[in-house]
Amino acid sequence: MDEIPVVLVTGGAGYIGSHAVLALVDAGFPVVVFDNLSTGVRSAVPEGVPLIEGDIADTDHIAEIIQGFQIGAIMHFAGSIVVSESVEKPLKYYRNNTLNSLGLIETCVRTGVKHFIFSSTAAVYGEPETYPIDEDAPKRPINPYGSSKLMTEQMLLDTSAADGLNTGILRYFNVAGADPAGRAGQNTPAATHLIKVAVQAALGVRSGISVFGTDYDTPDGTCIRDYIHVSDLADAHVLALRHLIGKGGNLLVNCAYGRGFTVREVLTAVEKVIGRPLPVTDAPRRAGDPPALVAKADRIRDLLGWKPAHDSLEEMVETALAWERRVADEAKARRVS
Ligand SMILES: NC(=O)c1ccc[n+]([C@@H]2O[C@H](COP(=O)([O-])OP(=O)(O)OC[C@H]3O[C@@H](n4cnc5c(N)ncnc54)[C@H](O)[C@@H]3O)[C@@H](O)[C@H]2O)c1
Ligand SMILES: O=c1ccn([C@@H]2O[C@H](COP(=O)(O)OP(=O)(O)O[C@H]3O[C@H](CO)[C@@H](O)[C@H](O)[C@H]3O)[C@@H](O)[C@H]2O)c(=O)[nH]1
Repeated sequence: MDEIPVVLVTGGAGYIGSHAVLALVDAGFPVVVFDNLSTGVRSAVPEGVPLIEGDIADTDHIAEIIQGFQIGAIMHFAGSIVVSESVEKPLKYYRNNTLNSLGLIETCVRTGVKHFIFSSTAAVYGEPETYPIDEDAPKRPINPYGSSKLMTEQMLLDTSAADGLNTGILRYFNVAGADPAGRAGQNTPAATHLIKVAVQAALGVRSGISVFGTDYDTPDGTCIRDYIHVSDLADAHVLALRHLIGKGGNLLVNCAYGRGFTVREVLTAVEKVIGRPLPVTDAPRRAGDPPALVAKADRIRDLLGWKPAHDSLEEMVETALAWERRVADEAKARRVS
């Protein structure tokens, strides 16, 4: 590889961004993190990696950092991520995910950044008519979160064509688990993700877990998702960056394993790992939830040579549980001292 750019990771103090930072550092890339710590935490950024606190809306600040650190590539994780909240507060999502991304992309073009990798989502597909969902399936988001991300995808593709910005659009399906070496995990206390909530319920951090919707047209009536381990996803980012450096152009891939689990199957897997039943309550459907999202996940393997190393539901649950135990133990130790 002839070029080793300095990588600016927006949202690098958050869940997926912090795992990508570890993967980049492990792969030998110099990294700078930019984060407003709205949901991310300082402790998620490894020692030796500069963390600059700021908001991506502040494009002058971003330009200063790009020039000061001679940034050659951006991985853009910063954003608002809760589907149901996007239904209640759509403009928050259009501002943070669309408008702020526009400013960031514009700043990259202005300052000559060459490579841009964007955290997109399966939510751009809405309620697909055919499964598994390939990258060319119709994009008809059913919630503002998905729409806010789809608009950013389009801005990137158009900018890539007009200005030569090498662009990687990574559509993540449901991200779960934690770094198997225990260096990072999902830190947001109010996180809404199924596996995170389930392991918190298993540890008594939450009083229980609700199953949102039991009358979907699926084998057991609950929603189906294609869960991907966060460390495999982080590795995909390094491969995507190498691809852009080597080949240029665009890259648009689903990030998933290509197989789905219902909510009940996930909860059964958690119960198996902890060896006892979870306090589960059936509840009404949650706004904005599509019944099933399962990817066709060949393109990422074909184009990037991506080989998942953590693709069992059990490992996702075990690593999430190990991380949650550690967070709970640390909180207990702080209360005692
Ligand atoms: N978690 C998933 O299952 C999932 C699936 C698909 C896509 N994504 C996308 O991946 C990205 C990362 O998600 P995550 O799960 O790590 O969420 P997260 O909330 O843990 O991380 C987001 C990070 O961005 C920061 N941030 C938010 N707005 C900012 C702003 N205006 N300026 C600076 N920093 C800001 C937050 O402080 C946080 O550290 C998001 O763009 C999300 O839409 C996540
Ligand atoms: O306490 C809970 C939490 C979730 N669910 C259900 O579990 C499934 C998965 O939900 P969740 O883990 O919250 O993820 P999603 O709403 O599918 O969204 C995630 O996955 C999307 C991609 O598929 C990303 O775009 C989003 O950012 C990310 O939050 C859904 O059917 C939920 O209704 C429950 O039943 N109970």
